[in-house]
Amino acid sequence: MDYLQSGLDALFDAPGMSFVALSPVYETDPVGGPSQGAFLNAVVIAESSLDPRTLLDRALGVEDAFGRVRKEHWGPRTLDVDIIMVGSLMSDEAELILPHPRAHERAFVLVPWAQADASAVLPGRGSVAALLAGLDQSGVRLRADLSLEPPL
Ligand SMILES: Nc1ncnc2c1ncn2[C@@H]1O[C@H](COP(=O)(O)OP(=O)(O)OP(=O)(O)O)[C@@H](O)[C@H]1O
Ligand SMILES: Nc1nc2c(c(=O)[nH]1)N=C(CO)CN2
Repeated sequence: MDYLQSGLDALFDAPGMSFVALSPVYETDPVGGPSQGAFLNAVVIAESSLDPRTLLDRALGVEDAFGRVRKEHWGPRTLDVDIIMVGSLMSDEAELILPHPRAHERAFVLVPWAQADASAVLPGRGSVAALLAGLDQSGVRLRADLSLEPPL
């Protein structure tokens, strides 16, 4: 949980990022990868003047700074920052695919996102509420006892 708050603060601790909204924290069953414990997932919405590659570098830098240690694909890690979408941008460059290629099928992304923005739309896929209606959400549990503070 400390990694989530520290990562969130670090993401906004530089020019060009302005906070819009934050979801609650969810405990989520791991999707894919080796057998591992539950994840904590949350979604933050920002306005940014950074170009998307700079934003990605910022996200990867924050992962490094908070000691992401990972040996296996989709295996345990301390912090993972994914960019779900940037406005209506579409990109299929391997380094930055937009929107995120698996976001539409991930309840651990869409459940918190819908809480941060009830009218969220995933470009090319439709409304988050409609996507969620077709997904099993049983592996996504609200952790009302945990919450993130908006970044300063
Ligand atoms: N939308 C995106 N958000 C974050 N990283 C992305 C995105 N599109 C491509 N990447 C690339 O993916 C790499 C991270 O891959 P990694 O194997 O860590 O994915 P992951 O976060 O574990 O899994 P997943 O992509 O399924 O969420 C980054 O180095 C980055 O260049
Ligand atoms: N529950 C859950 N499962 C995952 C997650 C995640 O954030 N939460 N991230 C993954 C790769 O980024 C793969 N699987």
